[in-house]
Amino acid sequence: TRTTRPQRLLKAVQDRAIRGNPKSVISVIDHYCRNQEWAMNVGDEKGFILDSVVSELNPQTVLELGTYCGYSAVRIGRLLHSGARLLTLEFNPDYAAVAREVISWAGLENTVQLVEGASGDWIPRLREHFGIHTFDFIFLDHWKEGYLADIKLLEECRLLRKGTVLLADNVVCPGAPDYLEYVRKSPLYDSRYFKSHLEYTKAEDGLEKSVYLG
Ligand SMILES: Cc1ncccc1-c1cc(O)c2nc[nH]c(=O)c2c1
Ligand SMILES: [Mg+2]
Repeated sequence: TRTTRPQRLLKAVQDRAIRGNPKSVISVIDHYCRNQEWAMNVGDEKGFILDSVVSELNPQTVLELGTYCGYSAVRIGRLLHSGARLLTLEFNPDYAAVAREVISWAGLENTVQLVEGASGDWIPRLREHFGIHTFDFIFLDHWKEGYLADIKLLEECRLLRKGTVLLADNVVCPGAPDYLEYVRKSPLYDSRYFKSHLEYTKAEDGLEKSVYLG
C-alpha cells in the first residue's frame, strides 16, 4: 500500500538531514514541503515568530497540543536551555510514530517527550503523571475546534500561572473564532495577533499570543 504524507516527510528527513542537527531537520522539512509536498507544519514564516516568542520567554516547562510530524517540537526543543522540557500531545498514532522518529533524528529525545492520546483526556492527568506544576509556554496547533475547550480545561486544572504565554497557530486559516473571541475579551488574558501566512503559501494566517494574567 502507498506510503502516507508523514512517512514521505520522514523519509526526506532521514535521506537529507544531518542526524543530531535540529537546524538541518527544520530546513529539510521546509524545503521538502515548499517544493515537493505541502504538509501542515507551522512552517518557516510563522516558525520565525514562534522562535522569537520562545527565545524571549526562555521557558522551562512547555506544552504543545498537536505534534503532527514533530516539526514545531524540534523548532521549540532546539531553543530550550538545559533542564527545560517540552511535552507534546498527539492524538493520531500514525502522526505520533513519525514524530518520534523526527524528534529522535534531531537528537532531541531527552528534551521532547511525546504523549499519545486526546488532549482532553491527558490535561487533567499531567500533574500527577509527569509531576508538572504549571506551564511557562503552551503552543496550540491541534484541532481549531478544541482550542477553547482545552484552555478552559488548563485553567480549571490550574496548569497556567501569572505570565504563562499561550501561542495558537491557525487562528485565521483554518480559523478558531470562538477561541479568539474568548482570549481577546477575557480579563484573564492580554492577547495580540501576529499576522503571517499559511505555511508555504500566500494565504493569510497568523498566530495569537495570549499572556495569562491569573
Ligand atoms: C490542512 C489544512 N488545509 C488547508 C488550510 C489549513 C490547514 C491546516 C494548517 C495547519 O497549520 C494546521 N495545524 C494544525 N491542525 C490542523 O488541522 C491544521 C490544518
Ligand atoms: Mg498549524
